[in-house]
Amino acid sequence: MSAVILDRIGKRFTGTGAAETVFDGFSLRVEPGELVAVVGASGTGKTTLLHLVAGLEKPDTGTVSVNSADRLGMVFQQPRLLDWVPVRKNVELAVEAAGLPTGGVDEILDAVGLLEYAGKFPSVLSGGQRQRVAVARAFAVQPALMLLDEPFSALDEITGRRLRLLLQDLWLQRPLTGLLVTHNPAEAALLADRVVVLSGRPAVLSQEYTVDLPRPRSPEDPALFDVHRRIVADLV
Ligand SMILES: Nc1ncnc2c1ncn2[C@@H]1O[C@H](COP(=O)(O)OP(=O)(O)OP(=O)(O)O)[C@@H](O)[C@H]1O
Repeated sequence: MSAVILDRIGKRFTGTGAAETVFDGFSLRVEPGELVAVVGASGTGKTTLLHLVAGLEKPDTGTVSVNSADRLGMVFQQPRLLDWVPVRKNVELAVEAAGLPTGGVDEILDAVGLLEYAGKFPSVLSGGQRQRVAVARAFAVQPALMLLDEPFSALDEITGRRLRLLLQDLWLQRPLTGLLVTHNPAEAALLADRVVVLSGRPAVLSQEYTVDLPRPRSPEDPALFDVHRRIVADLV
């Protein structure tokens, strides 16, 4: 049984301008334990796809089936922390909302290198540290499915690189099923088991790459660069 099944979905937005048919008969499956990266030009429907999986949007036609949809971990481009509560409490609140005991929160804060900041307010943290809290919060709810929407694209290159490697480490220690939306072909190649390329309007799955390289992976691995290069060629 697949962890996520999008089966011939249609999705049309009737907003301010002309109606937008973002999906028309679009299908995608994510298998248990698989991390699928979704890349594609701006406006192709990547975030809409994540919203459909998260249940934040409903398809007009077709079906979205998510195994254990009740336990989602989500990381967005912005950390979306509660600025008026300390770091540890930010994570604890999410854990409590998921109905879990908060005993493991310090362990995950330690894993993201922020245990010493547990009692501090998010406002004293750097952008990269705040995003680490967001990553810790997402893992702390022990999600059945992790949804990542451009999680590192608001960070500078070096901080983004560190966080990608951190995510890879966390994923190795706590294997999950996930969908990663990214503009960054190198990030997709580094982190994903499979990269799907969306293009066109309505969006179609125009290419698909299986990244069959052992982990931990290094951003310097020439084999990864080869995948990266092929994805870039699809996007330009
Ligand atoms: N709630 C909405 N109401 C109206 N139109 C929407 C809505 N959400 C998305 N759209 C439209 O659907 C299309 C796909 O948007 P979406 O955000 O999914 O694309 P994307 O691939 O994630 O883009 P980007 O890479 O720029 O974030 C866009 O044309 C957008 O304007």
